[in-house]
Amino acid sequence: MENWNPNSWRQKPIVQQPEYPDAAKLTEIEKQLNSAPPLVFAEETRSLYKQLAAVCEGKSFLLQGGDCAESFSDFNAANIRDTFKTIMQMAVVLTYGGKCPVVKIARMAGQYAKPRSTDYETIDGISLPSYRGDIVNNFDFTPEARIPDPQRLMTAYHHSAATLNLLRAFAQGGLADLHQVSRWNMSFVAANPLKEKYQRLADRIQDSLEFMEVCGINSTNAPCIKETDLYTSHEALLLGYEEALTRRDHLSGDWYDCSAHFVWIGERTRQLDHAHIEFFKGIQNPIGVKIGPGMKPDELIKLIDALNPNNIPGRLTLITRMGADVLPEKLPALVRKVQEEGRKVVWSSDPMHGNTEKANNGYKTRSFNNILREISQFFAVHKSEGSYPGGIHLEMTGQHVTECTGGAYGLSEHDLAQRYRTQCDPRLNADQVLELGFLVADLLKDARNNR
Ligand SMILES: O=C[C@H](O)[C@H](O)COP(=O)(O)O
Ligand SMILES: C=C(OP(=O)(O)O)C(=O)O
Repeated sequence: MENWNPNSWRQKPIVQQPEYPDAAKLTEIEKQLNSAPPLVFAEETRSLYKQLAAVCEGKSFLLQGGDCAESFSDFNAANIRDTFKTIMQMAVVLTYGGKCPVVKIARMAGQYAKPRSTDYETIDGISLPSYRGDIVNNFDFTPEARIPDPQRLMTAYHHSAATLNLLRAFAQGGLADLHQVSRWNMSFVAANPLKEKYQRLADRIQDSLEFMEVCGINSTNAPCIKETDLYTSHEALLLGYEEALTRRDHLSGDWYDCSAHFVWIGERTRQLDHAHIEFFKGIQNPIGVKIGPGMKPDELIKLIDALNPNNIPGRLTLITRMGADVLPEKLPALVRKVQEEGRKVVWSSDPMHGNTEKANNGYKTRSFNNILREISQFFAVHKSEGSYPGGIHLEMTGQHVTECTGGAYGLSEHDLAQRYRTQCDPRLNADQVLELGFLVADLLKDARNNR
């Protein structure tokens, strides 16, 4: 792309960036990151691109999920394993129930930066700069903790590298083996009312594998039985970090942001003439952009044309996050316009960010019912507009947290205090993800039958 380079975004207006008191240290750390190895390889990114092109054509379904904000303190193998298993469990329910291949992208190995609604947080009359994710500052509510520290960019890079290393090992080294499906249940999920439904599904998969084995199809001649592709993603919010990890691929000559396979632009930073759009124009990764209820059809076409001028399927995923009450009113006009103009995009539903509410006891929460309602309405709108509901984007964890209300266990506002661990937004726990998986599989099956 002419006149583009990894730092051309620096000439544009930008929002949601930390103000580092030590600018020299920031420059030094960005330099170090620029000479550190890339986290992902361009060829892997191109494979994801092709898989997303298949989603765009209605042949697969996208499951993107993981932490709202990864944290340095929760960085350990058990957490990574449990979120991995939860993603795999939902993917297998969707694949089997929805009769559809599932493209899996984790919100992991780099999801450390958070945009905020306000620059300051006030508790008991004391105002301090907002927490902006562990890559920027510390969650503790003290003036020192909230000072942006460039060293955290380097820590986030190393944590991302180690997380990715383990995810790759899990995906390729046996944990994703379909023979293990029944073992993906976490011990607490074993008490889930849906446990038996999941076990029946696992048994049917086991029977199918045995039948295939008899027919000569096994994990040696069909490696997809024992391994999977799991890609990584995060909101590319801190452009200094993203620029430092952007590299020219020696095979194609193209620029790739090698901090993750897939990166997205948040709802708060997608202004057409701003820095984030400029940066994303030049990288060849598959990319996403969040679409809130304020988006207008003409503006959406301009956004699509800025980010995917050649209209290539798989390049651009529109992640709608409108809120269950608003979506039926706002989404149809956007989908209609995109269809009329012939733009090729993946439509994905983020049912989390438009459904955040404050519980009476002060906790930031989301209700399972509203999350499910937004997804159901997303499917309904695409059905009536004749377009394909390509995926879902969830804030979720494999940990046994109590952050979202509802679900089969009927978590109430009163229960939120038990294990409320998130550093920013409320996540679905493993039980709620499994339950949602079965419900979305039915919607997906119906959507595919309709096509
Ligand atoms: O996860 C997304 C945003 O960072 C988050 O919703 C912002 O939360 P806030 O409104 O509490 O700042
Ligand atoms: C900040 C996020 O979402 P949005 O930009 O949609 O608010 C997010 O997904 O973490």
